[in-house]
Amino acid sequence: MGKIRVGICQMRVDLDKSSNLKKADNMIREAAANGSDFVVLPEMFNCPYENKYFPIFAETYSGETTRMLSNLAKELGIYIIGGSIPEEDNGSIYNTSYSFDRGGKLIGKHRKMHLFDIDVEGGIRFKESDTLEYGNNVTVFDTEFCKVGVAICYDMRFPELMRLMALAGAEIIIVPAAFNMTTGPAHWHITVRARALDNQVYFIAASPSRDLDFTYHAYGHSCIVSPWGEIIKEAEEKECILYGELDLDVVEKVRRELPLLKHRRTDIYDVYKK
Ligand SMILES: O=C(O)CCC(=O)C(=O)O
Repeated sequence: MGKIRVGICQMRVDLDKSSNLKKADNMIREAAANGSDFVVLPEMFNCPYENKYFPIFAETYSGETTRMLSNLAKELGIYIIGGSIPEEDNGSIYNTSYSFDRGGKLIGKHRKMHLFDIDVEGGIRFKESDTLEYGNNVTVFDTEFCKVGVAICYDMRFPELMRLMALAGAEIIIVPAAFNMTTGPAHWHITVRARALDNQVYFIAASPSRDLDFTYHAYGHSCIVSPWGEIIKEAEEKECILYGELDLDVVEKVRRELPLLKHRRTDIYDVYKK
């Protein structure tokens, strides 16, 4: 199995949807021109990460943004893991990630399952559930390389969800995310490394770049972590495309040498299941 080339677009998101789409279009084209098989966008790449904007920027499927992603995937012959956008469905709004194959076909749709409702003293307060609804499905889909799992930002803090994706066969987990300047420095690296290591997968985390003019200051530091738990590529906080190569033989090697998934004591765990 050959290498999989990945391009993560750590883009700056601003207040104007059409300029966000233009920016995404340019960066996707550049990542494709540089040979990426998978191009990955960050969480809420067409909309500022603030509750008040989610209903205003929301689209029903298929809308302007998803049509653009599907068309680009087909035109450029690449997989696009389309970060996330606010999705409107039946009067509810979801934080949703759409993925497209090389023919522009929708192959994955993940609605964020764990909403970011937190209040850290002296740090950050955010309540996504003021505007967003919970998604209820684990998202793993087939590609020509392997199965890929997709979740969104706060979802990555829940080892149960990541484990379900690994058990469903995911060898790569991709998480569009936007940690902040309170939780990013404290928890970003340890979380991405732990989830890669727990599940012996390549773990790809894609953030927007940091913009101190907004109320929400994204941490940046998009990265690719190996199944051994090593960060093999990492961006700083500025806008950029981060490139990396994944080798599925490494997933097989790590799982063979250190068979964590096989050594699980499900006979005992099941006794404690509620
Ligand atoms: O978990 C965190 O610290 C950040 C989560 C977040 O920003 C999000 O889910 O959008």
